[in-house]
Amino acid sequence: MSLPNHFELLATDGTARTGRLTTPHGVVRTPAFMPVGTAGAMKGMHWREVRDAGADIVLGNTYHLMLRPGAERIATLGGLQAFTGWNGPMLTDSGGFQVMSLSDLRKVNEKAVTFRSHIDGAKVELSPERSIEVQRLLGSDIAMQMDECVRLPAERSDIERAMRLSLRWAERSKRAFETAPAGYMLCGIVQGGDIPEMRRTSARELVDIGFHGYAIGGLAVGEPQAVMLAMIEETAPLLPIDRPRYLMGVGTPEDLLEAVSRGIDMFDCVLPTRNGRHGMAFTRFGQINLRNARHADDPRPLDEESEWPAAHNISRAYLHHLVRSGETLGAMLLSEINVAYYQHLMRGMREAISSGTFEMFQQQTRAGWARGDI
Ligand SMILES: CNc1nc2cc3nc[nH]c(=O)c3cc2[nH]1
Repeated sequence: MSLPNHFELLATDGTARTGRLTTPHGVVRTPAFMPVGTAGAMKGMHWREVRDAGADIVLGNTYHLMLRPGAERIATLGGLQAFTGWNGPMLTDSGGFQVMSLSDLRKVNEKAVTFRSHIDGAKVELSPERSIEVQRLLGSDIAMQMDECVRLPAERSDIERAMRLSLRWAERSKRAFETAPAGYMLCGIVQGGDIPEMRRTSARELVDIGFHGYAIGGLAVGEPQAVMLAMIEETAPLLPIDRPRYLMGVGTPEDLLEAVSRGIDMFDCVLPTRNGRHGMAFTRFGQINLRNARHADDPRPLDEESEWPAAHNISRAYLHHLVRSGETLGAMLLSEINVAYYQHLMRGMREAISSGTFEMFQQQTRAGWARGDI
């Protein structure tokens, strides 16, 4: 049974697309990058800065929020937007991926994933039904089906097992989601590892089940970029052209440019904030490591032409000093600079696709990265 479509495709340029996704908490301009607010906060940033940087939507992690402060508590406090103060759209993942990467003593069977909380060791069972219930309690605008993501490289048998389990969990997630109010969305997740025929099977059966949008999962899990891009090329054409496509956990600015050119609309990644906390800046000239001694006496800002204040009115010398001194302000400034760079890159792509100049935009952007920092 097909679900209502809240996505409007505005323009295409080759296989790149730009559109608008309407959610209960606002409109998301695509291609869109979702900064990751793991436990209901954007590490090192105020929501005001996230919004000013241009982000329409942020991601929250079901795994973290259900363990602390708890889904029922957030629901009682009015849901994620009221609880956190971020008043825009939020996407939550199902929790399954974090269970596999963060908890121990975890077990996967047909019914659910069971694990011990990394916070207090409590035993927790996360089924597709409970994952959907948690995401509904959080009030997220876009929920994800419960799936099983296999890290690569992996045995064919393991990839197939996880892909077929994820399809059965897709059915159960959709049934559990049926009571959600109009406007709230559920995405299916394509699995299939690095095996084209598994990707095709997963995509086709997922579309038969029918979702508001489709995520491509099981990537950015250790495979080379070429394999990731090949799997996108295998999968994206099998997804409905008029519904959003979300590549989970991706990625670097280079990944974003390549994936948008292959038809991806939405992304999430911890890199802008995580690398910012480690002294790395994303710029038009590529990544700059502010720990490097070469910045100690450099009075120049990171990028005179950036519209983001901290990128054009703070010296590299000062950023270097803050990073070397372990000052919290260093992590804060680089986090906002990086989130703003990612958002400006997405805006540039949206504008280029709308004006039919995406190919030139790609070339100019790559040339800036290749030029490097001088
Ligand atoms: C950082 N890389 C990455 N983050 C991911 C999150 C995911 N969630 C659910 N399902 C996935 O397949 C999945 C894959 C992912 N890869």
